[in-house]
Amino acid sequence: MTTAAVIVAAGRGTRAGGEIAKQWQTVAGRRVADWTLDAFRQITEIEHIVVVLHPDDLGRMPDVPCVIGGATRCSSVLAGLQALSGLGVTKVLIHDVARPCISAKLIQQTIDTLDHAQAAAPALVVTDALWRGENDYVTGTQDRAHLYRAQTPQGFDYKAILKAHQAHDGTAADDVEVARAAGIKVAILPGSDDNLKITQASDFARAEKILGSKMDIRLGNGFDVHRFGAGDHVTLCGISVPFDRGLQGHSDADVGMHAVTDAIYGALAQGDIGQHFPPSDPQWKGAASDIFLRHAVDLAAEHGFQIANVDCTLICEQPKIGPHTAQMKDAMAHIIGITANRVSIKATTSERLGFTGREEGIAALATATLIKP
Ligand SMILES: Nc1ccn([C@@H]2O[C@H](COP(=O)(O)OP(=O)(O)OP(=O)(O)O)[C@@H](O)[C@H]2O)c(=O)n1
Ligand SMILES: C[C@](O)(CO)[C@H](O)COP(=O)(O)O
Repeated sequence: MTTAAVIVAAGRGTRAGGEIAKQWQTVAGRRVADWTLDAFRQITEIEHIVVVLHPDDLGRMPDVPCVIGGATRCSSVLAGLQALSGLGVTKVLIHDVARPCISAKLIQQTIDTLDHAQAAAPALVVTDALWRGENDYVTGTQDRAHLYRAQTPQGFDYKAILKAHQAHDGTAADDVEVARAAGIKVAILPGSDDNLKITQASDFARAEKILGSKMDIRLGNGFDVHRFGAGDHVTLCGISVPFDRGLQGHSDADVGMHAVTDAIYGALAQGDIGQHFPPSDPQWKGAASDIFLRHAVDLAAEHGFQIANVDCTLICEQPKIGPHTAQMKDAMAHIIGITANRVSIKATTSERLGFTGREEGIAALATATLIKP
C-alpha cells in the first residue's frame, strides 16, 4: 500500500479577499498553506505529497513537489492525480489547502477507512433548520434529513478516482461527486467543526483561534565530551580560544556547539549528531561544527519550529571561558539565526573532581527551546 496526498491550492480565494490569495495569508503566525502541508507531513504513512498551484504562485512552496492546476477545482485535482502516476500509489487523499485546521486524527481515520472502502470522506450532519430565501425573506423550508456538510480530505482508491476524474466533464463541487458519477461508493466519516474551509474573510479569525491554541513547545537537552590532546587552541561555541592544548575529535571537536546541536535534535526527537553525520564517514573529518548546527536549525525550520533560546554550560578547569562568552554568544546566535540575547553560554569547574577536574577534557551540557506558533 502506498498512500499519497494531493493538496489543491490553485484557487484565487476571491471570496476571502486580501491582497494575496487566502492560502498565502498568515494565520496564527504561519501561512495557511504551511499549516495544511504540515498536518499531512505529520502522517508517516503518507509517502508522497503533491501541491497543486496557480501558475502565478510557482515558487511559493519550494520544499514540496508542485504542479500547475487548472481553471476549476476539478482540473486542479486531475493535475495532482496525474502527477502521482508511476509512483505505485494505491490510496490518495485530496484536500483543500483552505482547510488548515485539519487534524492528524481525521487524516489518519480517512486513510484507515480506505482499508475496507473504495472511498471515504468526512462530513458534518446538518443540525440547523434549513430555509430557502429570497431578498432577505424566508420563502420556504428544506427537510434536513439525510443532509451533510462535506469536508476534505476525501480519500479514494487511486486508480479508481484517477479514472473517474479523467472521464468526468469537469463540473463538480468536490471529488465525492466525481467518484459517485463513476459509480464509486463513498463511506461517510464524522467530520470536525474545527476543519473549517477558509472561504470568507471572517473565517480567518476562527482559524486563528483554532490554530493559535495548537502552539507546540519543545525542550531538548544535549551533552558532549571531548578529550584534550596536542594543540595550541580549542574551538568552543564557534570561536577559537588560545590554549596550550587542543580538543581531539573527528570534527573540530567544538564540544559546546555539539551539545547545542544535540539539544535541538532532541527537541525535534530527530536523533543526534552521530546519526546525521556518522563519525565513520571520512567527509566529516576535521569538519567545522557549524555544518552540524546549521543542519539542526534547518531541520527545526522544516518542521515548523522557531528556536526560542539555547543555554549551554561548559565544564572545565581550563581554559577560562568567562572572557570569551560574549564572542561565543554572537557566533552561536549568528549561526542559529536568533538574537544574542537568546543565547546563553556559561561555564563551571567540577571542583577538580572527575575527568574535567583532572583537566583531561571538556564537557558541555545544553538545552534548547523550540516553538511552533
Ligand atoms: N481552479 C481551482 C480552484 C480551486 N482550487 C482549490 O480548491 C479548494 C476549494 O476551495 P475554495 O474555497 O473554492 O477556493 P478558491 O477557489 O480559492 O476560493 P474562491 O472561490 O473564493 O475564489 C481550494 O483549496 C482552492 O485553492 C484549485 O486548486 N484550483
Ligand atoms: C471540496 C469542498 O471543500 C467540500 O466542502 C468544497 O466543495 C470546495 O469549495 P467550494 O467553496 O465549493 O468551491
